Amino acid sequence: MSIPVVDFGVYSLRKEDATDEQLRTLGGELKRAFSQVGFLFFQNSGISEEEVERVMETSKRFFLQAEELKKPFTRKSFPNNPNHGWVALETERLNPSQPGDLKEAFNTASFHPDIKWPSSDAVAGFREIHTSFFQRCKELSLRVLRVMALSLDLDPDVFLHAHRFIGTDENGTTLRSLFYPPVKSAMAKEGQLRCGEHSDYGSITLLFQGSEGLQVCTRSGEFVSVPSVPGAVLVNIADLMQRWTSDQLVSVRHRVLLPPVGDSSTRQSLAYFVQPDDEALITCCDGSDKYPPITGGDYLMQRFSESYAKS
Ligand SMILES: O=C(O)CCC(=O)C(=O)O
Ligand SMILES: [Fe+2]
Repeated sequence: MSIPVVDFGVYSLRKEDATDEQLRTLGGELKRAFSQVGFLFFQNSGISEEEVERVMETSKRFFLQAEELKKPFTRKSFPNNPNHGWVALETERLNPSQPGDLKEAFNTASFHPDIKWPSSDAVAGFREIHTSFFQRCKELSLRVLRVMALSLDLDPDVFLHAHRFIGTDENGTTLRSLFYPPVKSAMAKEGQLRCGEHSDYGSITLLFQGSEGLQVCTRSGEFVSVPSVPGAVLVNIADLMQRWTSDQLVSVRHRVLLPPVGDSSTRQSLAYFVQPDDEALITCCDGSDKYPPITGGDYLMQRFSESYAKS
């Protein structure tokens, strides 16, 4: 199995709009990939490698600081949006049956005026760079959601209507900058990974990777390594979208293993987790009752409580 590479050029962020015919063709490719593999690469999305590098560089400067300088930004310190902020090493377990993940993360989840942003000279531009990248990813996601609806012969706005509040505290969409520090394999606990095996929670995820390391589960249950395709964005279906489409589109498990013994490199990635609005009621789009309706907010809360549970 390999991850399909799809040219998004006709509907790139550099373009105003695309013709119905172009969107139908693009939709066919999306549907094939998302119903069979659950993942695809988009080339020519309109988000450049330079934009991605700028975010990674600024975040890396944040992560490389002393712990005391990062602590004031810890996730859960901001009452208006408890998901916003810094996640320390081994805090989160994406596979709840295994030890905490060997990664650090910074979640950009809120733009509320009460949020305190890293602003020292060492991380100059952090807020602006993360904010503008969040907006770029929002624009791209909305285009992808539109093509997805068309590809399923639905009202082209059906998913968009449930993603009206991205970028406000009424919607859980999050830009997560991930930093995987060097690992001394001898010190890792049994079963510990850089990012435990999991599937994502929301509608879709955009993923920009600085290097290889991600593995995706195939239909036959084996994990295969995902190549790094320069300039491309990896997009995958998440669990709530699978449920929404009555399993027509599939949300697939993935993970990041520890580096090989003796490899002391770091790894970075940027994940943009698209979530429906907290109040949006998600019902199976084929009119079936395969899954009971649930709001975007309730579903997300349920999943967070599993990832952060102590075992
Ligand atoms: O770092 C990566 O490449 C993947 C991270 C991931 O899957 C996640 O955070 O959900
Ligand atoms: Fe993931």
